[in-house]
Amino acid sequence: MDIIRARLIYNPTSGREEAKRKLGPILQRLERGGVETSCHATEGKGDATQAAKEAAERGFDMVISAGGDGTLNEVVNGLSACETRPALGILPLGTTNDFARAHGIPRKWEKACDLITRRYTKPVDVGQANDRYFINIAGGGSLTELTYEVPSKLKTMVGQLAYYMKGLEKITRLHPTRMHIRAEGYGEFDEEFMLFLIANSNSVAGFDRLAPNASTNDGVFDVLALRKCSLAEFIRLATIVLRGEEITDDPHVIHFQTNRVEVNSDDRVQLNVDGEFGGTLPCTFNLLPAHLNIIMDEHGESTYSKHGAGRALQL
Ligand SMILES: Nc1ncnc2c1ncn2[C@@H]1O[C@H](COP(=O)(O)OP(=O)(O)OP(=O)(O)O)[C@@H](O)[C@H]1O
Repeated sequence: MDIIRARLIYNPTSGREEAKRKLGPILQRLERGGVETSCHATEGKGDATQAAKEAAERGFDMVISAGGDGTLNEVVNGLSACETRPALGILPLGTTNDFARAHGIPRKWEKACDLITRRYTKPVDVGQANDRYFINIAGGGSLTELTYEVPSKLKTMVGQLAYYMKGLEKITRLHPTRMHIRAEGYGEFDEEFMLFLIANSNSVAGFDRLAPNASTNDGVFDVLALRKCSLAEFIRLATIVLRGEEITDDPHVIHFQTNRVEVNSDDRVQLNVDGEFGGTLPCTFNLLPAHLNIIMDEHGESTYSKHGAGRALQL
C-alpha cells in the first residue's frame, strides 16, 4: 500500500467537538489506511484558510477538513488560491455539513475516514466572488443582510429564509434593490430585485429543489434572481421553496446558467458567500471549472458529466 501524507485541519469547537474528542482514533484509522496524517487545530476565524495554504505550499498530498461548512469554506479558500492544490478530504463533523450531505460523504467519522483512505477523487467546480471562493452558494439582497443579525445555526440565506418563515419576524423589512446583472452568454438585467443567488451545488440548506440542475461538476452556475414583488408574493414563493418544490419557472424568478456573472448596484448590497459575509457589490462571480479534487464515494454523485469520471488519487 502506498503511503500518502495528509494534513488534517480541524476545528476543535465544531458541532459537538467531535473532531477534538475523536482525534486519536481518527488519526489511527487514517494511518492504518496508508494516510499518514499530521494535524492543525484551528484557533479562530481565518486560521483554516492559512493552514490549508501552508499545507499546499509544504507539498502535502491531501488536506482533510474536519468540522462544518464554515471550516470547509475556509479550507477551500486556502487551497483554491494555490497553484498546486492537494486533494481535499472531508470529515463532516460540524453542525451544518451541507456540502458533505449533498455529495454522499458519510456523517459518521469512521465511514468518512474509510472513504478518505480509499482515495477516490472527483473534480469539483469552485465559485469565485471577487477574491473569495465558494463551493455551495453565494448571493446578495436584503434577505442576506438580515442573516448576520440572527444568532442562529442556520447561516445560509435559505436557512435564514426558513427561519423567517417560521417566525415571520422582520420579514416586513425585506425591500427590493435596483441591481444590474450581466451574465456571460445570457444577457443583462437592470431592475429591482429582492435577492439573487449564484448556486454551484444543488443542495442549499437542504432545499434540493431550489436550484435543481445545479451541480458541482457541470462547469456552470445556476443563477436565480427574485424580481421585485409584494410581501404576499414573497411569502407564496418562500412557501413553495419550503415545501421542497421548484420556483425556477415562476414569472417572478429569473433563472439561467452561466460561468460568469457581474452584479452591480448604486445602493449598498451585502454579499453572502457560503454563509459568511462576503463584502458588498460590485462583484464578479467566476466559475473555476474542476478546480479542486475532492475525495468522494465512487458511486456518490450521478450527474458526473462535463469533467468525466473521477479517479483514484495518483501519487
Ligand atoms: N478555535 C476556534 N474557536 C472558535 N471558533 C473557531 C475556532 N476555529 C475556527 N473557528 C470558527 O468557527 C466557525 C464555524 O465552524 P464550523 O462551520 O466548522 O462549525 P459548525 O459547528 O458547523 O459551525 P457553527 O458553530 O457556525 O454552526 C468557522 O467559520 C471558524 O472560523
